[in-house]
Amino acid sequence: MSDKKLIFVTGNAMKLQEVRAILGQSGIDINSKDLDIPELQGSTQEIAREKCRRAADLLQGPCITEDTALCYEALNGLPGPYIKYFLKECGLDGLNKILAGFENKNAWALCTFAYSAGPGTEPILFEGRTDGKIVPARGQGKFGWNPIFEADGTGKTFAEMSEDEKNAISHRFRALEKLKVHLQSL
Ligand SMILES: O=c1nc[nH]c2c1ncn2[C@H]1C[C@H](O)[C@@H](COP(=O)(O)OP(=O)(O)OP(=O)(O)O)O1
Ligand SMILES: [Mg+2]
Repeated sequence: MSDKKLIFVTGNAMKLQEVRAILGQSGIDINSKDLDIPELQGSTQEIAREKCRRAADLLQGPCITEDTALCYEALNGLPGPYIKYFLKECGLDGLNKILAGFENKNAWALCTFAYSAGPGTEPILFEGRTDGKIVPARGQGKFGWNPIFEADGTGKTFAEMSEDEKNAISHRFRALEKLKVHLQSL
């Protein structure tokens, strides 16, 4: 595995940057490819599996894909995998206002990596979760919903953290810890 680059199918440059930073010295080298893969509606796991299957079919080879969900406790886990479109249409302010009628501002960030060994194989999922709450935007708004997610026990939003601080506790870091073990066993 070490001399072969694995393809991470994503259109998101920030995801790629964090994945490379977290994998750091592990010897796992990632190349990326931006393919337009339809993302179905359903559970985070169904969406993740189907996206990876389609990416492997298009690439005709092994690959990883990643889906990020932002789940509100008061909404039983929604917007969840649909957060990209909620963020685009409602903005950070709207993502706060959605919770105006609820006292419960708890939320969790969920990262799901899917690994496919190639077309015709069933993707394997690796999930990581970070708990926190939804707050009015604070910090540098360079990446998605970072400014409105305050991670439990830190007093900081992801946007107020350095890259290293976020990458030590993030949903993505926790999912990659599991993916890493799997890749190193191949
Ligand atoms: O750690 C994060 N901190 C803040 N925001 C984040 C994070 N990770 C993803 N995000 C945003 C990007 C997108 O608005 C949505 C996930 O949507 P999602 O479909 O998984 O990402 P995407 O379409 O940008 O990239 P891809 O080509 O890999 O599907 O949440
Ligand atoms: Mg996407």
